[in-house]
Amino acid sequence: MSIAALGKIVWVVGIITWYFIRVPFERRAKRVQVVSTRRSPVDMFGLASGLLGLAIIPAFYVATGMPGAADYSARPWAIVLGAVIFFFALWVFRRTHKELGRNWSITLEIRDKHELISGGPYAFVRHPMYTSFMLMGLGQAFLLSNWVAGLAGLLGFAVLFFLRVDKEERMMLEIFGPQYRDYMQRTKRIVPYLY
Ligand SMILES: C[S@@+](CC[C@H](N)C(=O)[O-])C[C@H]1O[C@@H](n2cnc3c(N)ncnc32)[C@H](O)[C@@H]1O
Repeated sequence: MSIAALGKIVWVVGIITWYFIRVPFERRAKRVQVVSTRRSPVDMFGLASGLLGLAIIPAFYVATGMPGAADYSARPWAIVLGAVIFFFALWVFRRTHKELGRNWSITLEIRDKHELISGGPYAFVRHPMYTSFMLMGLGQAFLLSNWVAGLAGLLGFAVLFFLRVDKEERMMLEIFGPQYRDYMQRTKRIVPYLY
């Protein structure tokens, strides 16, 4: 088996794992009432960009090998590094879901009896789930030795994140007021101590 094929297999295993982590929380979210929503066409566009870059474009590449013209030769160290980053991202992703629990939504929504979570991964950064998406995108860039499919994840993450983060923080400030303001003062957004 070639090194490039190994990278594709690791990515497929990772994305299937991602799906099985997410499904139970989506089911549970359907049972908790939404009391306020900021769902908008812009946010849906951001979500679609994330899905396209982190799932659809790489899946298309793995299935068809296209665009082959953007391939470059795979390096064993890159596959190992990509696998470590991707599976660390999945661990963070799972931790954030467990910590958010019934407060989780796929978009900008406030649930019935919504609580502000500031423990577990939320003690380090305000948006650890987005940190996990960024790390997945980074892992994908090392695992898939193709300029388009490899970099699509980071691009999709960036569109989702920058279209959403200000609106999400404004919504949390409106709902939780000084509690969220204090939380903002002690945490960074997605990279501990940096940003
Ligand atoms: C897709 S989740 C992402 C949560 C967070 N931005 C992150 O990256 O971990 C988005 C929803 O989570 C909720 N949320 C975000 N931060 C939260 C927090 N610290 N505590 C409770 N709910 C939060 C909001 O209702 C938002 O609509």
